[in-house]
Amino acid sequence: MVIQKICCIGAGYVGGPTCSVMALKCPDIEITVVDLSKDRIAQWNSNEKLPIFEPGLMEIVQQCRGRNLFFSTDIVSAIRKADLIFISVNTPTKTFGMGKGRAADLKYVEGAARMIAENAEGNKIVVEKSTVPVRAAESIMNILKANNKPNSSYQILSNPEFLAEGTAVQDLLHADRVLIGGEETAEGQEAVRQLSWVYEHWIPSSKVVTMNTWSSELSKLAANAFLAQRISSINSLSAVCEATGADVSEVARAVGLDTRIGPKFLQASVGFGGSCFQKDILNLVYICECLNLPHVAAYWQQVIDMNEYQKSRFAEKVVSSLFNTVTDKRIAVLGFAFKKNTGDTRESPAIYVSTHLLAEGAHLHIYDPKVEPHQIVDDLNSSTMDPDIVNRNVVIHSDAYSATKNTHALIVCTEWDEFVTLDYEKIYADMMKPAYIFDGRKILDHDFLQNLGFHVQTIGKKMHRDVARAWGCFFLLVLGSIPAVSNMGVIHLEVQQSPKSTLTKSELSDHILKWFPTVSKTCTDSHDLEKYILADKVLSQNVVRIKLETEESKLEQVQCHVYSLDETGPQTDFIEGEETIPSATHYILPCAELDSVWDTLEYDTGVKEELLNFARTAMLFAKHQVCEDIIGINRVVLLHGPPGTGKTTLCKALAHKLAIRLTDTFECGQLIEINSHSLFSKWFSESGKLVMQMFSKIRELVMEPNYFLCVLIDEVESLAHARNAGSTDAEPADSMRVVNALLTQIDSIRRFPNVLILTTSNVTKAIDIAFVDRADIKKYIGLPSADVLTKIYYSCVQELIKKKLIRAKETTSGNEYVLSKEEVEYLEKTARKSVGLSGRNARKLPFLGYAKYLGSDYPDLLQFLAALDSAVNDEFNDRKMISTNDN
Ligand SMILES: NC(=O)c1ccc[n+]([C@@H]2O[C@H](COP(=O)([O-])OP(=O)(O)OC[C@H]3O[C@@H](n4cnc5c(N)ncnc54)[C@H](O)[C@@H]3O)[C@@H](O)[C@H]2O)c1
Ligand SMILES: O=c1ccn([C@@H]2O[C@H](COP(=O)(O)OP(=O)(O)O[C@H]3O[C@H](CO)[C@@H](O)[C@H](O)[C@H]3O)[C@@H](O)[C@H]2O)c(=O)[nH]1
Repeated sequence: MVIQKICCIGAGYVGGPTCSVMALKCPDIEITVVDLSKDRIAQWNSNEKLPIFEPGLMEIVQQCRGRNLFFSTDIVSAIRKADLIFISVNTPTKTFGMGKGRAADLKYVEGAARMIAENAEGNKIVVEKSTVPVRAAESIMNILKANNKPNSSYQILSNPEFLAEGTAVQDLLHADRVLIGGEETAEGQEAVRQLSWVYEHWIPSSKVVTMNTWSSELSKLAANAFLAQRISSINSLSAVCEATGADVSEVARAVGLDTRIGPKFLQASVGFGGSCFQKDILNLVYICECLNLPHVAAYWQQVIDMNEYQKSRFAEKVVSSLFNTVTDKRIAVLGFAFKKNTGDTRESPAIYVSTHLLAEGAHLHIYDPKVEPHQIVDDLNSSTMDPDIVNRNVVIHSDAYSATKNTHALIVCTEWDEFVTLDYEKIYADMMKPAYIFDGRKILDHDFLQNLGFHVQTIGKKMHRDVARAWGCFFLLVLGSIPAVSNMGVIHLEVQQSPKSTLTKSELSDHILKWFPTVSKTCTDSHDLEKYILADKVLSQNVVRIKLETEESKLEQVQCHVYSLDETGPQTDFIEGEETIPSATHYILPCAELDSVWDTLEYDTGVKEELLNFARTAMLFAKHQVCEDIIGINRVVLLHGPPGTGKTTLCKALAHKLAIRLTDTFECGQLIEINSHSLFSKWFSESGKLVMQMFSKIRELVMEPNYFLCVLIDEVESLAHARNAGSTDAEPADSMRVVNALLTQIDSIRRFPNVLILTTSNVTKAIDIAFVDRADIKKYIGLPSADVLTKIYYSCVQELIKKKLIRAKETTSGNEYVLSKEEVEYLEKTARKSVGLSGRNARKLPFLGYAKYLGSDYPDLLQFLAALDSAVNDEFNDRKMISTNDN
């Protein structure tokens, strides 16, 4: 038999293009494509628009249609006259019954088989083109045989299709291989030869691969599983890249250069979509489960699970980047098809992302060059299950510019070429600020977009990576190569606004957030930063300085804290008792007095950061009104340890720092430093009352919710004296009254969300246990280690060089003098020798050494280090003398 007439049942994405190319290449064969859907067939017969969009397809259809290519709804006569019948109907995942959600639904295949059985006469070759489970051919044969007419016979072949949408014509013209599976009987092999002959009209015979039917069926599922597995593999690594600073495109390139692996299908994305991958893998999983192969089933299931994870990760990234809420925000979705060059939306990740955002209350503005508006609406309706939401919150646009206008964010869901060449300058100008882009396909020029001012997020690449590296370096310079700075996390820009500035804080912050990404690429030290500030007209007029800090965290973002310094200085508060008593020192924060203190405090790694994080988290919980009966938090800190270790200074600096970091939440900060000693009246019984009076003043301040208040109780032991310790210099009853008053007052103000109570003590044991219990953090601040002493001396050296009191060689980096190896060793030796001194002592010794051992003329650094070393020796000798005399 020579095949002269072919019928294809199913005029969809496979049947249409396959038969069109076959008709083009086999002019000697008449091909009729049939379908139950009248509309579809009408569209295939139209000259305006085919039912599917495929580049190059219209030209082929127009060339062959009416010649040897026909589209018809007359299924019966097409079956009757055909020598060979393709079954190319849909095989979706079952939505009910056994295998629901996983098994392939073969009802359309069965329907087609029954039509053939009812209508065919003579010898027919029936070809499974649809993707089917292994041994589906057997079921088709059973149907055909059960309904066999006396004069008819069949051969069943498996001929799975490997075309991908968007490139279907090219894939069909230049297929990597054509797979034909048939029975090993003589008739079966003859049928295989017949079909091979058809393909060999344009496919080299070496690429027409034949095998047994079951292998052919399984190979189709296997090919899709392998392809999807590669995407899930690279997508899984994209998450690792985002968390580490690696770039998934670089990783994919490196991996793909291995010829054993190859470069294709390693493009990380928002997740794979399309009508095949998920359905075919689920089908494979189901088959494995039915064959009692649970390990194999679990292995392939993971490919799907990873894809779900990738889609949800991306959608959540959008929400978290937009300050954790998209409610009532306008978001443009560019691209709705599951990939470019197709209008198909089946399993498109855009549906998932859009549904997620709609559930969060976003308003979506969607544009896709090829997807019909009604299709988008249908997809969202069936996904959200609430047409009201779609009616109210979705607008479909006919171009990208109108879709993005006035939106807060733009999401690229499909990699359409036209999205790469859009005028992003115009788009940026028309969007709300700050404007966000989420590139789910990694097709855009991210540096360019950042330069325009966009906040950019993408897959598998941590944005601002260069920034973090550069500023890690900046910190090493400023802090003398001591602290380890993570290159992940939040970048804090602390911006001191000039008193002359006329901008609002948010105007200045917006400007800096646009300016910073560009500058951060080239600027590597503090010296440079000043240059950049001066070079920017707005900043040079409105900013005194910008300080930059990184903080380890999972998120990476730039936060801008604009503040002005209070220059009026602290004031003393008085309370009236038997006499007028100076009860507290009152600072408005941030203030000039405390401005540089935080940086000069040196502790072992993590102490300052831990306190800052504690305080910030405590304020965050308070702001969100976390119930304190469920999560116990008092916002009380106790720093204890030997005198001279900087506990009080640390508390003040912390209050100042918090006031800067909390500028978004509070208008300004205040620090009340309670003078504990003065509250101890010589009429001791008065003390309880004084405490009450003091706190009633504090309560007035706390009532102003826009102000953040730190209450510092220094040497708290003098107030919170252990009730059971007994007092030698006062009546125990009085002592108890003071403690009770203090505890009651602390309890009454700590409930306010804008208050933080900082306390210090040199003698922890003497503090009332009820007070110690109230402190959330009880931090021991001990004498400095050799490392910390090195940092202290290092900062002294830098200060004296800067103020031209000691001479150093010219080698500088930024504003810092870089010590030679010999100088560092000397400094470290002196620091080791100084262990046992407090920070306060250590900071005095450079002065004492200078005064005692150096003349007035400009000594060099080594001379100074020798003087410092001698001063350390003197200090220990003096201490020995004192303790000897004491004895
Ligand atoms: N879409 C792809 O890229 C692709 C690629 C390779 C393989 N496949 C596989 O090919 C098969 C078809 O996929 P598709 O994307 O072309 O599906 P599709 O839904 O686009 O087309 C299937 C067509 O079959 C028609 N149909 C169903 N039952 C019929 C019947 N009894 N008689 C006549 N017409 C009937 C439907 O009306 C529909 O038009 C599926 O098994 C699929 O897994 C698809
Ligand atoms: O590196 C890549 C490659 C693809 N995708 C995505 O994967 C999905 C599927 O893409 P593709 O395979 O190109 O399109 P399909 O039309 O679904 O084609 C697949 O499914 C068909 C149906 O079985 C098979 O015939 C094809 O061989 C097989 O590639 C799309 O969402 C793509 O965006 C990626 O995310 N990264």
